[in-house]
Amino acid sequence: MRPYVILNAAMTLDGKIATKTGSSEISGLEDLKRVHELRKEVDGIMVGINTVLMDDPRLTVHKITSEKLDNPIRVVVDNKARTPIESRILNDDALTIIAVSNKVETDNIIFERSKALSEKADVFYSKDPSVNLKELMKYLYSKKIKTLMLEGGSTLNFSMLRENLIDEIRVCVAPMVVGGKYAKTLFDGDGFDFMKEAINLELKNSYQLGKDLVLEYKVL
Ligand SMILES: NC(=O)c1ccc[n+]([C@@H]2O[C@H](COP(=O)([O-])OP(=O)(O)OC[C@H]3O[C@@H](n4cnc5c(N)ncnc54)[C@H](O)[C@@H]3O)[C@@H](O)[C@H]2O)c1
Ligand SMILES: Nc1nc(=O)c(N)c(NC[C@H](O)[C@H](O)[C@H](O)COP(=O)(O)O)[nH]1
Repeated sequence: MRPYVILNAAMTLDGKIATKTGSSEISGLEDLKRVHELRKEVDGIMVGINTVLMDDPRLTVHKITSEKLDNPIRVVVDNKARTPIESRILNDDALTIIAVSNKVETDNIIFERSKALSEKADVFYSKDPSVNLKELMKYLYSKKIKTLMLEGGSTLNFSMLRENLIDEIRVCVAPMVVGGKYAKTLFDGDGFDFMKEAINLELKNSYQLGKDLVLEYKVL
């Protein structure tokens, strides 16, 4: 058993979720409120380590009225235990799970960092050199995470998609264009070679929210 996974992101019309420098304020105020309503509904919220390093996110419900109890469990996919100990994701507002890879077994620095993180978070040790996402999903389900919001970035989004672990995609398309071949897109990673390998989606809903357009897809 695994959580029901909803990928939520904001992108520019040209599919970028950040510029080449990592700047990523894309959603309008109305969309941010929608995101926080969703954070309030789900049991868990997951990001990749680069998102933590770039944005220092809290991943809590803070743009709408809420209580501490509304905060989902935060999950970071972090092979080498690089989550900074002072990062906001480790604050007392919610529980945090850091998923590290089996590199902790062979690298003393990574081992020491994971030990330090275990004082502030629940550390999940994967059996593989890059966190095994299927295994992690099973673990999260065992921690009572029945619904999980995936909040990026591009690399983790693609890995989750490739492993068939995403059930829904909700994307805010902002009326902006930034370009740049080094700017992160909604899904990066290695990508597929042929169109016939594409993951197919079904558009379930679409609406305008302030300046933005929200598209909601079911993954087929
Ligand atoms: N606009 C948005 O909605 C939005 C949302 C989130 C992040 N972002 C932006 O995305 C950028 C970060 O994206 P990114 O692609 O560099 O990093 P990411 O956040 O996807 O983190 C990727 C890292 O996670 C680790 N990882 C461990 N196991 C993995 C696995 N099995 N599969 C994949 N990754 C694994 C690896 O170290 C990998 O490099 C930031 O600039 C951030 O601002 C934008
Ligand atoms: N929906 C959405 N619109 C955006 O314009 C944007 N940049 C993100 N980015 C998601 C990412 O996970 C961010 O790091 C957190 O949104 C940081 O903010 P918090 O302190 O967690 O609220 N998400």
